[in-house]
Amino acid sequence: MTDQNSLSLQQEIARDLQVSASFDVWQEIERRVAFLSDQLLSTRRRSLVLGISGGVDSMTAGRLCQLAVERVRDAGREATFFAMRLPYGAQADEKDAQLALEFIQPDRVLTVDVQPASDAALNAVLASGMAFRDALQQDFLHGNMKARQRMIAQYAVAGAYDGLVVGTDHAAEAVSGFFTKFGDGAADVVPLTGLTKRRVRAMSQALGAPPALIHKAPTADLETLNPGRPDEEALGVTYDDIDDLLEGKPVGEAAFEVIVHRYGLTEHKRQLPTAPDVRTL
Ligand SMILES: Nc1ncnc2c1ncn2[C@@H]1O[C@H](COP(=O)(O)OP(=O)(O)OC[C@H]2O[C@@H]([n+]3cccc(C(=O)O)c3)[C@H](O)[C@@H]2O)[C@@H](O)[C@H]1O
Ligand SMILES: Nc1ncnc2c1ncn2[C@@H]1O[C@H](COP(=O)(O)OP(=O)(O)OP(=O)(O)O)[C@@H](O)[C@H]1O
Ligand SMILES: [Mg+2]
Repeated sequence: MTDQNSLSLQQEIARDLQVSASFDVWQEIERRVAFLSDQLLSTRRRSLVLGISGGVDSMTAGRLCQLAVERVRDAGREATFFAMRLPYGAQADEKDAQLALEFIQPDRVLTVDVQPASDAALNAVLASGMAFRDALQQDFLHGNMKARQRMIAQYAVAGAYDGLVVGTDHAAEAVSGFFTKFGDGAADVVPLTGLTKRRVRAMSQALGAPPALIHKAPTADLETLNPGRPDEEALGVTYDDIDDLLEGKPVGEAAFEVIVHRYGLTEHKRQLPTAPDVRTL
């Protein structure tokens, strides 16, 4: 690919994922708090629901949620933020999740262990007689089941309290489709849209989050056989490379190829389900 083609592809991806050319941390915080409070008002829903893992994305989005419900209450309307702990059994970095909650100061904390449901779902699927390729594949797909059980728990709470489920997807995950389709990818509102990972970190720093969590290595932490596996190891590129590509900065050829390849393979994850054009069937 010529340099000119690479550059225009880089610009097209940034446009598609709504990454802005400039970034003002306080303006972004204000815009996104306003977005969440406007969504509560315009949909006439009265709560926000979000899983808090101990990672920087949910810590940042969680604080934005709490600020948004407080703003709605100041305007005289009812609004509650439900922060959900959704461990799979005992979570190794539970202390980080508790630290994130201390920083967020959510109205309510609800804890649901997704292990029994995730394991029951796996065992029921195995009982059908289907077979996974090997133990690694089974563990990987069981990981996606855990993410989908989290989605089920959050939608149950949103249903019970007239809520909106908040997702933490942002441009640095969207570009590589690094989320579980209909798992953590399923949400009603996605306030971090268009942000790179370093911009999420900058926002959480401005909000006063604990530095250890801001700079913690990102992990999906879904695989039992490979607990806490760093995202960057799974992806084969660094978030700095991803962010540079999205922010229009120079990126090494190898990283550029990996990201663009993943971007193409995962287009279906950024769209609604593929449907036929029934007028031309
Ligand atoms: N071309 C196509 N058109 C339409 N649909 C297509 C498709 N190709 C696959 N599919 C469907 O998509 C499915 C694969 O997608 P999916 O089920 O999501 O599975 P997949 O993308 O294979 O795995 C999810 C990845 O996201 C990572 N993740 C998950 C959750 C959280 C985080 C995090 O950062 O915290 C990361 C996880 O570690 C894993 O690497 C296929 O089984 C198939 O049903
Ligand atoms: N153990 C968990 N408890 C509660 N929610 C979780 C848990 N694991 C994942 N989630 C939810 O799934 C989302 C996607 O996970 P992801 O790993 O991308 O974000 P994160 O953990 O907040 O940050 P990072 O990407 O830096 O690890 C989280 O933001 C959170 O809302
Ligand atoms: Mg994480």
